[in-house]
Amino acid sequence: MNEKIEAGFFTVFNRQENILENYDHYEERKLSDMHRYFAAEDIRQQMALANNEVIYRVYKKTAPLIAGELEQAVTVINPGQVNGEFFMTKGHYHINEKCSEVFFTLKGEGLLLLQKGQETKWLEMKPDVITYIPAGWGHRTINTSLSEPFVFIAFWPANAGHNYQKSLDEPFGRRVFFYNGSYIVSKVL
Ligand SMILES: O=P(O)(O)OC[C@H]1O[C@H](O)[C@H](O)[C@@H](O)[C@@H]1O
Ligand SMILES: [Fe+2]
Repeated sequence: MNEKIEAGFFTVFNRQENILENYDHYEERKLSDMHRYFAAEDIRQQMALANNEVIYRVYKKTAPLIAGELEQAVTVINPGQVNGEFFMTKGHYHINEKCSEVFFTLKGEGLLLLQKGQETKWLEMKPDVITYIPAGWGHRTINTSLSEPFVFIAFWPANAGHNYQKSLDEPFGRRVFFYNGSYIVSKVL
């Protein structure tokens, strides 16, 4: 698929089912797929062996992976915690560091964590809030609700590429835990 898209099209967010209708690529991440991502790696492992819950699902509408095209995906992060640390995405950097990304929050509440070098920033996300991820920044989303799924749609350049290794080698400087009925963004020492 190296030809640009020639025909206009539309997708639909189905808010009953929390899916992107017309998606053509699906990914899910269970506890067993999240090796080394949570602070309590031992507890994650136990939970993966016990019930191996789905942490998040991604419904993507793909595009040819060339400059000028855009991809989009609805991400649904389930509520839950690993030893008090809220369920979250793996997080990634773009292989093409010139590529930025936009998230539009559809349902629930969460945080967008941004990382560049030693610098960590975060933004609250809730319905109708649109967050912008500047080029060059690693990004991870976290569901801070105790009971509701956190759902957002992302749009990014099709030539961005996902670099997961970098988010393991240069991990996010903050982690988000349940604290006092809400959340706390705690520094990773
Ligand atoms: O790729 P992850 O860090 O696991 O995050 C899950 C997904 O979140 C958003 O929808 C991103 O834009 C997708 O590109 C990403 O795949
Ligand atoms: Fe991205």
